[in-house]
Amino acid sequence: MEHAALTDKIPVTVITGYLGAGKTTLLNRILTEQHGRRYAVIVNEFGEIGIDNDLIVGADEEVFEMNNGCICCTVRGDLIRIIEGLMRRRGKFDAIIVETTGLADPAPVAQTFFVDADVKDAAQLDAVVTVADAKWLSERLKDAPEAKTQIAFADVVILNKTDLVTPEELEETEARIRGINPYASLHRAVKANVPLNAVLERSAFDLDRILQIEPNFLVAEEHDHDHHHHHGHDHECGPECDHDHEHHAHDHHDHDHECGPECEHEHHHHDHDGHGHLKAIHDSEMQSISLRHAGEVDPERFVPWLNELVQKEGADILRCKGIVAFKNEPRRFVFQGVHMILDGDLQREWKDDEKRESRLVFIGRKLKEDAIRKGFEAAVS
Ligand SMILES: Nc1nc2c(ncn2[C@@H]2O[C@H](COP(=O)(O)OP(=O)(O)OP(=O)(O)O)[C@@H](O)[C@H]2O)c(=O)[nH]1
Repeated sequence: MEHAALTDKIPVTVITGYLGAGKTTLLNRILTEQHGRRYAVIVNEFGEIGIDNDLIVGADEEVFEMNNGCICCTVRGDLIRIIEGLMRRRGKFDAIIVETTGLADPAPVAQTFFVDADVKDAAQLDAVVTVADAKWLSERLKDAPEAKTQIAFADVVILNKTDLVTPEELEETEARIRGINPYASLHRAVKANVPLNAVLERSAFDLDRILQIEPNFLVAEEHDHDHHHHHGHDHECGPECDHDHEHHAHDHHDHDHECGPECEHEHHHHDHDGHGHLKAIHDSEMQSISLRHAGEVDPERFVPWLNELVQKEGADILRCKGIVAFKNEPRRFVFQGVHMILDGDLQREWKDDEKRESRLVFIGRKLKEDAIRKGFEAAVS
């Protein structure tokens, strides 16, 4: 079979995206295409979906804060019960798709797959797929924090409705997406017409691909071309600008002054000459950090560092992922996390021709990059 299962856990795809971006269009495409797979679909809004499929289940909003008192960790009771119910019908479907409502934060959905023991035994988060509206995403990134969170969260971004924008607008929107999340694979689409294997059942190889991307290979986008689509929005500066933006009044960063997407200062991104390099527009709020260590790592030092980091900074870390080479361990340690919740395993063995190195990425809001890098270097040295 094409998708040889690595585990017998049911893969779960979470589809997210802002209101009207095209989630239902994508779902319909998945369910009507001839792929020989059977999907159970969970929708967390009451079902106006016109699909004749007895495995579509509606979910009520029911979100629990976890009893460790952490505000950024929540699980969904409704989802747990639905998945448990589906497991009793195992054999009737091959994979699960969860469609979230437009404003949903994907974190509680994703966390449910890491935290609840029964769900974790039965199912495995395969990918978060974010559908974005090519016409409106840039605007929503300015005024809707959920839209940005959904991009930051994504393993796969489908930039839908490309028929409604010019090639220049499309490039700019893509650069904004990459500035927030360089690791997601990005597909342009009209009516969500993406190859389904770009969206479904991807995890086994995705982590490797993701971790090969160096955000430094992205080129900062110039920002002095004509913005005819600026509907009178004010100039937006980054957190360190001296203007009086009270919602940006953080001063805990000690790196250079960083401006928002519209500033005309020269940014400090590496000035690659660009063959095949992708453009990225730096986001003043959400960033990603990529860490790499050539050689093996002592788990006695690495694991406590990682745990402590996500405990301390988890509220700001939306996602983290990594593949780690432990000393005296023939298998690769693979982890991923959502806010403070981490899940890691020793997986397959390193291959003979594979370089034993450790690669990690973090995506989040206002990450303390210098401190995280120093901590990592100290933990792996
Ligand atoms: N022009 C254009 N319209 C599209 C495209 N994809 C979807 N639409 C239309 O956009 C509207 C919203 O699409 P949906 O798939 O319902 O979006 P959604 O994200 O499920 O919306 P909510 O469930 O309300 O959050 C529908 O009228 C679609 O027909 C596209 O690529 N181009």
